[in-house]
Amino acid sequence: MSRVFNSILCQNCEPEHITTTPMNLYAIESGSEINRQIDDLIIKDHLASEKVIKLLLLGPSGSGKSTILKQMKIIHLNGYNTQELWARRSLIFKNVIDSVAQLLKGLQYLGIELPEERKIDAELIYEMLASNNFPQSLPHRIHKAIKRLWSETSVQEAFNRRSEFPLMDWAKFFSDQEIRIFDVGGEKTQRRKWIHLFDNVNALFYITAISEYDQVTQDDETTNRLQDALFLFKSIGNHEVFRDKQIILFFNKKDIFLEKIANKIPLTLCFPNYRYKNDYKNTTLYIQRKFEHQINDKDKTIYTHLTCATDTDHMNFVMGSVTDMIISKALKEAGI
Ligand SMILES: Nc1nc2c(ncn2[C@@H]2O[C@H](COP(=O)(O)OP(=O)(O)OP(=O)(O)O)[C@@H](O)[C@H]2O)c(=O)[nH]1
Ligand SMILES: [Mg+2]
Repeated sequence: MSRVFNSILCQNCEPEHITTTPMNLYAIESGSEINRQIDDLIIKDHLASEKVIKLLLLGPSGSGKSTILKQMKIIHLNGYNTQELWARRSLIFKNVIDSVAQLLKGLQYLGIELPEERKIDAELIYEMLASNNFPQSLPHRIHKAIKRLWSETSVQEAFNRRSEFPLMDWAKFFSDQEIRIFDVGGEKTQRRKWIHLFDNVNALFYITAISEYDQVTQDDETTNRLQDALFLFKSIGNHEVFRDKQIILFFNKKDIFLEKIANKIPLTLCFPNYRYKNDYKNTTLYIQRKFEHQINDKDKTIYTHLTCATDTDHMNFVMGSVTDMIISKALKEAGI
């Protein structure tokens, strides 16, 4: 829990700290009643402030939802390793210099005069920007120049009138959006509880284990598991609340799927009408089309990824690109 609070408090701390946790991630899993109550309060607060991006992980039991969440925790809650943090520093400094330069141009635009003794500081900023060389440590003289500029009343005045000229939104670079991910049990008895989580969702992740195309469900031992997943996707994916929401489909356990395909286990076990080559490319494309066809709105884009949830690096890459897309859509919707 302390991590949840820390991350939330981070929104109001110095930019330096924010940058070390550019994406805060919340995992809501079963916990004690008190934790649940606190989580509830936090959810309400932050959903209300619209800073939270709510992602929902749904899918049949055993498809890999909790594994994906676990990977997200490893990737994000443990933070970035030292090398990754250092790699981000020069980008952050570039953003700092960019915005100070924009602010100075804003002064000119507004006709606000910078005092003579500060003009040398402004020159330093423009020089650094022109050099396009941003070190991993902000040079001391630049740091001092920014501090002096920032303490000027004229600069503060321009900053307060920032809506009148282009100035990058700091929130945007440092992505102070929080991401909260909801993982729920996929067992049939658990599914009726899902609806309680549907409100205010930014994106739905539907996880299905494509490797299960030759397996049957435990409930009746006759229904094909991938068919069951397809049927569930139809009912969830067409739900009214997700009409304007992004749907991301993860075909998980691709490692096991690959093995089965290599062992010539036919896809016809799940789709008797399948008539193409029983290779990875054709089978996955066919399964993808089958899932897409379940969605009534034919204009809706379903983002599909073949995943291996147990592979941290791979999930880092996949979730990185997907969450970037979700965040930029959320920022756009928020008018940023
Ligand atoms: N080989 C392999 N195993 C995976 C993969 N993803 C998940 N698993 C394993 O599959 C099992 C079930 O994964 P979970 O993440 O618990 O599945 P879940 O969707 O949360 O299941 P419920 O909570 O019952 O709904 C675990 O043993 C995982 O380690 C994958 O991509 N490849
Ligand atoms: Mg689970």
